[in-house]
Amino acid sequence: ILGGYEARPHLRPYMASLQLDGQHVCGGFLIAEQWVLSAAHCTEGTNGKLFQVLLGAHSLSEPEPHKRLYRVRTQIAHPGSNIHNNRDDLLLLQLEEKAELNAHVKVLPFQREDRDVEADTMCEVAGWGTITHSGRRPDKLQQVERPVISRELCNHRTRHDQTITEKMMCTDSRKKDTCKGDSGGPLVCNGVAEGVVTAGSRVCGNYKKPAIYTRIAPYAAWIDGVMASAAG
Ligand SMILES: O=C(O)c1[nH]c2ccc(F)cc2c1NC(=O)[C@H]1C[C@@H]1c1ccccc1
Repeated sequence: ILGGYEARPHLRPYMASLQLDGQHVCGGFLIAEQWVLSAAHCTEGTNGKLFQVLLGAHSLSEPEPHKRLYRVRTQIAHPGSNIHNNRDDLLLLQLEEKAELNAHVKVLPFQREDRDVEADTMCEVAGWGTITHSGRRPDKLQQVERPVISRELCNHRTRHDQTITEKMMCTDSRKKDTCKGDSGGPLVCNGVAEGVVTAGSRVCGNYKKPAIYTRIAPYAAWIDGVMASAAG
């Protein structure tokens, strides 16, 4: 997160850190007791290794009472996701067991009504992604508020030039922005997860390249289907 500030500890009990060999790779969030939603691009370069999911954390390094690392039973990338673009950039992770829910570990509801969030709506995004242009990594969860911008503006020739589909949304990226390592985390508007930070490489903090999110509502049926079929 560029231009943000340290989150109040455990005010975002749905936040997950996807880790490989103890290292934060991407964000994610708890959508059900045994399921985390993140971004498919985060699995690139992991050559099939499964993530571990850290829940209940504020600091990545310090011991905290409700912090717990969960093994992943299965990881399912959306079938439409690919390395060439940001389309269908979603990843579902089933934890080895149901997460122990408490004040520090909670499920975040996601938007199921497929309607665009109005431009200028102020939303918030959190993550352990880079906090400087030189790539400094925070130890504690950061957050920032960002206004939604219209798809029309985001698709302007000088911005993302017609690559933003109706299953994506954008927020203003002037100074305050998401950045590498924040991908997979939720864009929360009025207490509901409306989007997932896409994990395609994008310059951060440049107003000419707004932040891109996968809208969740268009994928509600896919998410429900995967969770139902893997149940039991
Ligand atoms: O965040 C992303 O957009 C993204 N997309 C990817 C694709 C492949 C891939 F192997 C990784 C990523 C990855 N994350 C990262 O590089 C994470 C490692 C870097 C990081 C940044 C800040 C704080 C901690 C760690």
